[in-house]
Amino acid sequence: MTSAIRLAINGASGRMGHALLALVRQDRRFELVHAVVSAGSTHDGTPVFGELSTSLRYAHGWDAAPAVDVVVDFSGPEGLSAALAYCTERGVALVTGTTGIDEALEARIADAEKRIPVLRAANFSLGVAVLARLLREAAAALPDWDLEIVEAHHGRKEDAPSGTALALGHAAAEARGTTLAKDGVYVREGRPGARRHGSIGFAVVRGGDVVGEHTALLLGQGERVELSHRATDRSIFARGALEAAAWLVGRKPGAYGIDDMLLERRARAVP
Ligand SMILES: NC(=O)C1=CN([C@@H]2O[C@H](COP(=O)(O)OP(=O)(O)OC[C@H]3O[C@@H](n4cnc5c(N)ncnc54)[C@H](OP(=O)(O)O)[C@@H]3O)[C@@H](O)[C@H]2O)C=CC1
Ligand SMILES: O=C(O)C1=N[C@H](C(=O)O)C[C@H](O)C1
Repeated sequence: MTSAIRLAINGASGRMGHALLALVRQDRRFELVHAVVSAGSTHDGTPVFGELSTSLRYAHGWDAAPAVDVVVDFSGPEGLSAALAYCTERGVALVTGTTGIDEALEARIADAEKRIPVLRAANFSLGVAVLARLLREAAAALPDWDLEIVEAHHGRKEDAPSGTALALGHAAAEARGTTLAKDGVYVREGRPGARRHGSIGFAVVRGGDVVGEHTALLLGQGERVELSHRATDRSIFARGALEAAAWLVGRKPGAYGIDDMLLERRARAVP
């Protein structure tokens, strides 16, 4: 029997952290060896699975981390920054779902990808991976239709538009031979004037306990196409991230996405 994959979860006490812990507990492929929270977290030093279970405790940072094969990160830009430093220094694979990343951190991730395998996805659900492909096709097939992306999330989400909305926007822009830097519109207020042809608009809803909803609207004259995904349970993201972690361990350094894993699996399944 091969030994279990030594896993660290970065952001282990959060909404995604809890979804991951619930799955990891029952998944024999993994041994959870480190569970990271922020410095000053109320969880720091407390038992991850309760007093009666294993002795693993939440820890702030990476100084006390034992040997790790892969880090799964859902923490936030600051947490990701620290995990990136740890993974690069130790040659550890990194799976990250953190969104709201600025240009400086993007550059550091790109640099790290030369040294370690990094798998990133703004959304780890299978449904959104398929939605992105459908949107690419629709955006290219209906090049003159107006395109708007609407997303809704719980009220505690810190970044906007969501990473998924931006990823969908990038996919659609690429399919139309343009970029979001050129055609993305993020704010409409006062009298913005008539819609600029070819622009890709974003609208954001925040409130309650919405897990994550994304709709791409392709608006024509007298008709429209709506492509929607609604997540109702965070375990879909957690499951996708753990599949990615198992897939990523042992790969050569580089930038990987969820499609790399899905397409490889599909190719293997086809005789
Ligand atoms: N790609 C995807 O499929 C998905 C991505 N996300 C993204 O994942 C991220 C986290 O989301 P969510 O779980 O809702 O957020 P939460 O706020 O619920 O959790 C954040 C977690 O990160 C920890 N944390 C905060 N700062 C640091 C730090 N500097 N170092 C280490 N740990 C830290 C927090 O610890 P504590 O509070 O105890 O200090 C907490 O455990 C967001 O960027 C979100 O957009 C979310 C869902 C799906
Ligand atoms: O913060 C969240 O909750 C989510 N964030 C991701 C995003 O920004 O797209 C994915 C998912 O929609 C949930």
